[in-house]
Amino acid sequence: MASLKASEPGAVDTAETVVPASIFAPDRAGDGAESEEERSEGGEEPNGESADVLDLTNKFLLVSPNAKQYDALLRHLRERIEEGSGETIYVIGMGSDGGDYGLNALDMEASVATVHSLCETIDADLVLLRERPESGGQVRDYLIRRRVGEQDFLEVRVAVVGNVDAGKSTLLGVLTHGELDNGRGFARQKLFRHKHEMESGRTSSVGNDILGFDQEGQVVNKPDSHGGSLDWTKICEKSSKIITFIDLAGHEKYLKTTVFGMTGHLPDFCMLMVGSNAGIVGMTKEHLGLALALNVPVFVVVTKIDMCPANILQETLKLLQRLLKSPGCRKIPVLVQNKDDVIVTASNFSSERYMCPIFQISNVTGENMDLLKMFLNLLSSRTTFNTDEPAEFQIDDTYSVPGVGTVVSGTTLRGLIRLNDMLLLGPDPLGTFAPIAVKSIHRKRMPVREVRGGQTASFALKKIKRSAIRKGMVMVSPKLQPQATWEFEAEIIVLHHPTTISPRYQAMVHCGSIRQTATILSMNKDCLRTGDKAAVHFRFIKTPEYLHPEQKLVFREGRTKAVGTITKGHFQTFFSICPTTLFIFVFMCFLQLKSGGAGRRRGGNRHRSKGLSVAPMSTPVSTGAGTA
Ligand SMILES: Nc1nc2c(ncn2[C@@H]2O[C@H](COP(=O)(O)OP(=O)(O)OP(=O)(O)O)[C@@H](O)[C@H]2O)c(=O)[nH]1
Repeated sequence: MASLKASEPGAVDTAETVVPASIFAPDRAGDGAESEEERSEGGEEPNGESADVLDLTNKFLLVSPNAKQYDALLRHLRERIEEGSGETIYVIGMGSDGGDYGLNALDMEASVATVHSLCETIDADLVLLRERPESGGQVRDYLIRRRVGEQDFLEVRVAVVGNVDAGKSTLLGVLTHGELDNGRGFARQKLFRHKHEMESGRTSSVGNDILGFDQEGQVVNKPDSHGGSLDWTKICEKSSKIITFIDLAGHEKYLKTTVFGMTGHLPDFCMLMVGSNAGIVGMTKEHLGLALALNVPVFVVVTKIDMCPANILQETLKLLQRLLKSPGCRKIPVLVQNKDDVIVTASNFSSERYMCPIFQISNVTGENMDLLKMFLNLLSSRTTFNTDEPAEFQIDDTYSVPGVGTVVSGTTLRGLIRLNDMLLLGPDPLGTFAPIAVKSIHRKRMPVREVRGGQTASFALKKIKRSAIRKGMVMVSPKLQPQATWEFEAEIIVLHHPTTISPRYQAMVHCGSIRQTATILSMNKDCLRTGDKAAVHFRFIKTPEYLHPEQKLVFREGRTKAVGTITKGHFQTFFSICPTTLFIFVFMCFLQLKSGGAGRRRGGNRHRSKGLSVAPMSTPVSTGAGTA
């Protein structure tokens, strides 16, 4: 069955309510052909340079720029590539010079040569995405992507959410393994990680799958012909861009894991999957609400269009666009039907917060899969990177690897981390940060020498036991002089609660990769009900954490949920340590003394006891301690 087009007679409701992608394309500047003389009118040079201003939007500027214009174009392109985290979509033949869009063949050739030369200067590649006729000639859209070495690639993280059976794991199986599904769970088998997942057909953990694109935008994933598994290193070597899918569980039972995936794995985008036959059911709204609350741009993939009757598909699309346009979402649904729509939606998706592209696909017939792949290749990371910022890395998992030792995985939030760098790891239960050396770094299972802001990585750490590290800890540059906090203030809004929330209420706080129960100490209202907003003072119950103002948080207990933003942290003093922790600390010191150095026989303990005794409790570890 073909997907519904907005213009099809059967899709009347959709056509009326779903906006065509073209509304996001740049406005036409005006009509009417122009002559060479008209172009130069008003003292302006033919190629767009007025006496004192360089108009970089003039379509003729690229035809034969002088040295000054060339430099300005180069600066402008560099900025755009910076903003797009290594890539940008560049349109040739369109400009705000008041004339028609499009260039004749000669001007186009000259303009493309200029852009080629610009790209060579900044070490980037130019790939033609589309060519279209306009009244003034041809217009071309190019993807310009910074060249990366074999060891490097651009990285975009996409969280995959949606109700159980929406086809999440199946789509990821089809995309990453290149084989269509049989409608009975064939494609998803390759992704399940646990035996119980194989048996029940349900995802229960946060899974990572990668999809690599080469410079030309072609998928590079090639599963091995025997086991069907993917060789991540090969994919990374051949790719200029890697999409990491964070496959999250659809079942309500695993909501805690899903929330952790959305907050802790720092997705750039959220792919909300909806089964066309089932519609907006179960956890769909919950997952959409979560993405919106965390400010993650959402696109929707409607699956199973091969088995869905036309009227049901229409109904699902109608309800979907109603939901997206509702006051709680305030999105503009855009039905993606062809390559033009893909280019327009992908190039505006990060900046146009209100846009929500909708794809209709089949994992069984592969219909529209090419559009979805093209869209994924054009998405660029939302995290911009700045080398000057001190490094910050948040830990979302820990491992003990035989022969290697303790390994932590997570996301580099900012800055640059190099092999053998000395960072501060913490906070431990006492709120201190201990110096730690980075022994080796892996990106997508591939050894690398450094990682930058926005990239996920795993680090092998020296002289530390896995048990001393927990999810939510950070590794930061000593320059930051990190401080842990037991208490913090946040502006929150209650999305759903059956009764009222008042002081002393406890629930799980998810913030980045932090997941810990916190108590409400006080708030600026007596009690909170669904829909209420308040300024709330929280306190963690177990350990202090490393927090930033402006961080998003989810406060959750079962389906009860509040979301908000941290406004202030209360930094720890000796007296703010909870009595239980203090007792554990004294008890541990006592054991250490009594055993006369039993721990010293094991490297990890030796390090830990050293860390605890040298680091002051209420003050940050100094830069000197970190770099010594
Ligand atoms: N006919 C058809 N069947 C599909 C399609 N996509 C998925 N399926 C089938 O739908 C069933 C559920 O798919 P899953 O991928 O397990 O769904 P899920 O959303 O990952 O479910 P959870 O992991 O439990 O959250 C499987 O039997 C798939 O074979 C499709 O496009 N067409």
